Amino acid sequence: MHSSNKKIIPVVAGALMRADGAFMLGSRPAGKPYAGYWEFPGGKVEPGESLFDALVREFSEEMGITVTQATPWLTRVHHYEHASVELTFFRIWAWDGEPQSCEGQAFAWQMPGQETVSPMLPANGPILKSLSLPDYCVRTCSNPTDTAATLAALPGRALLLVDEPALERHELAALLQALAPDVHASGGLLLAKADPAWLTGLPVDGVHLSQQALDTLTDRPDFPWVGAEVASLAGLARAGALALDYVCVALTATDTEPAGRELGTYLAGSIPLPVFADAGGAVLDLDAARTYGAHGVVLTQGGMR
Ligand SMILES: Nc1nc2c([nH]c(=O)n2[C@H]2C[C@H](O)[C@@H](COP(=O)(O)OP(=O)(O)OP(=O)(O)O)O2)c(=O)[nH]1
Ligand SMILES: [Mg+2]
Repeated sequence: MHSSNKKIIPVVAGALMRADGAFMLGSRPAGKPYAGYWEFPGGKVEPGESLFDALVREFSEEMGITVTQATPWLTRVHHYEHASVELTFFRIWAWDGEPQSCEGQAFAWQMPGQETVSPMLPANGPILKSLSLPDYCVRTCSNPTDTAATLAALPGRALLLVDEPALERHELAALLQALAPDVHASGGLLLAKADPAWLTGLPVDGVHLSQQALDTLTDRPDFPWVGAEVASLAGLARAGALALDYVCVALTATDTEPAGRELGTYLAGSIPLPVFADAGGAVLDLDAARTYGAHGVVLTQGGMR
């Protein structure tokens, strides 16, 4: 297929994140490969330039704005006919100035999961899907029969991960059925840690794989959303190879090292899929986790497991 020594061109791209959840796409100007396709604004990293500096330069050149706050998010390699690129996507939380079209390109604010422009650059499908993943993964592990309390404690739109190994299957099925209407009404996602074959037919959006399931599966289970528990770099690589939608990375904090720093070690190598940082019962706030490259954080209901 592709020879491994083919030159890979580093590229940065950024999603401007508006307070109402909208993000911006731009159309590629005439004269470039894939002209007219929609992309996240950005471009090639220049020799000697840091990824962040390249992002700031590209947004200044293409849109006339100054990026003031951005966090690294996902990295993917894609092989086009014209080039092989390593794309590092940032999310941009703050900027100075009003976006303007400096290269004659069109721009559009889009809502995650409800994009209206097309066609999209071929490498970007999974990235767009990742943008619609909530900020919080809420893991249930206490008093699972109290569904009202479970739902009341959700921080707005969330991925609710039902992780209840002590329940009998009929109890778990009843719990999922009770939770589904409200989770879906809030725009959230309902996933369960369970056998994928057994889950089929229940009102869930997907399955969350245990480390053991991740190690033994050879194909991605057939659900809209599939995530996994990961506690090693090998697990992270497997999740990427199975094209999962997210991972929860278990972190440990010590007296001298915050959990976030351990996360930074995981993510220092580029990773293609969104990470929820799971510091157990310890607190790792969303902003700190994002600084280290996480997508979001795991909140454990009922405290420590
Ligand atoms: N900017 C951007 N590029 C992307 C995205 N997805 C994706 O596959 N790419 C690819 C397309 C191109 O092969 C490459 C970006 O190169 P580019 O041609 O836009 O680079 P540039 O803005 O520096 O333009 P130029 O100065 O070289 O003309 O990355 C994306 O979302 N944004
Ligand atoms: Mg560009």
